[in-house]
Amino acid sequence: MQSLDDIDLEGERVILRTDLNLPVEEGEPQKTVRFERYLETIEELSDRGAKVVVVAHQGRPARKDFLSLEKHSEILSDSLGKEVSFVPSFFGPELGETVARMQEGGVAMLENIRFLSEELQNASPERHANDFFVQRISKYFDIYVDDAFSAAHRSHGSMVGFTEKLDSYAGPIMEKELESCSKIREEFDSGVLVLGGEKPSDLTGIINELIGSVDKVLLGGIPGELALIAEGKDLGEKQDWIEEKGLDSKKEELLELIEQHEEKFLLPEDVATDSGNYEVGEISQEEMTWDIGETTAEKFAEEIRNADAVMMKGPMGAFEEHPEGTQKVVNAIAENNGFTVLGGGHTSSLVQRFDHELDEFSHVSIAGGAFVRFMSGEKLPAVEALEN
Ligand SMILES: Nc1ncnc2c1ncn2[C@@H]1O[C@H](COP(=O)(O)OP(=O)(O)OP(=O)(O)O)[C@@H](O)[C@H]1O
Ligand SMILES: O=C(O)[C@H](O)COP(=O)(O)O
Repeated sequence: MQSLDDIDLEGERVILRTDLNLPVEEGEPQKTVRFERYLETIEELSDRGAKVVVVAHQGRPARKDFLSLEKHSEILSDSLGKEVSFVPSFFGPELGETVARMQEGGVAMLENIRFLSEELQNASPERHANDFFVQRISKYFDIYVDDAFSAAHRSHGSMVGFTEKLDSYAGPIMEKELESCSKIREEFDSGVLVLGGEKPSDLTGIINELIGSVDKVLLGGIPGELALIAEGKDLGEKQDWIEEKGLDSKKEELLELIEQHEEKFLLPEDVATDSGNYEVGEISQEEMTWDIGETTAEKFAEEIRNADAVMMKGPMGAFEEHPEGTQKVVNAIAENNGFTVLGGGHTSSLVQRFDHELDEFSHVSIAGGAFVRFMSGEKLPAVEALEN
């Protein structure tokens, strides 16, 4: 894998794939740890005299956070203290003209790359190299830099296609995450795994991989709710919500894992809804669960404080409106002086949200899906594309 440390970037026209997919609250992208890290990459490339066009995605089609990157470019411009040209179209003359006009150190940002349907096909680098978009815009650039470790599990056009067309390099975040996550894979062989968030189907791989070595698996967030549903507990409205969103695809596999390793799993005993705290089994049909309850949060925190190592992926609840359970768990991890790891775009944003510092944790990965796949021993297509 080629490193940017080995080349002179002065005057080079760089297409930089970032993962500026940010949590969005009330329509506003949030300046999280992920944003701060990409700011460093963009600043570095710009300071080294490159002409940088930033490529990123935001959300997925049909989701609330599937938005234009125009606001991201404004936030980026404010943070860099210099103009960032926003290029809204993929196929007009604007991108070529913008690159041609750029001075050394100039920065531009392209519209949400997932607005292009061809981007979202999971296809080989060879196939994506033939995408109309990849073919057309490769000619404006000298090099491709992939710094989007957190999207490296997607074999999408902008993640793998350019590696076939341009001299390609791993960016600093890609390099650092690969190094740190490799070390974590070797070192994390006991302690507590804390899993939450909104994508239970991402998690059975990491449970399978680590269940033999960890002492406990604490399930919160939607994985915790899905586990309760799988065990036949009544979660009222939330059950339909989870099914409608198709979040229950790994329900049986999760149940099997829990039954096989019953002594290791801790599931929520109580939950929080808009109206208060309820024991599982006592939630009224009209209510939606949004967080683990107080007793559960206290039990999870106790396990975490006593563990020699902790890895957390995914918040314990919809923390944007209901932060209590997640905050208690993150505070307990920060208090633990052992080996502690947070993984996930939303999860890493909790460090700032709950007034912690990054150095209170051994490693904070800004990757979610890529992080768990890497920990599960899966190959990441974008990493392979950079290696070949
Ligand atoms: N019980 C719950 N009900 C509804 N939403 C939930 C619940 N628990 C967590 N969430 C939502 O999950 C989202 C975060 O989960 P997600 O899996 O995306 O985070 P992550 O693990 O940090 O990974 P990513 O890198 O994808 O952000 C938040 O927006 C939060 O509101
Ligand atoms: O936040 C993430 O995990 C990455 O941006 C990947 O997003 P995706 O799961 O929508 O592909």
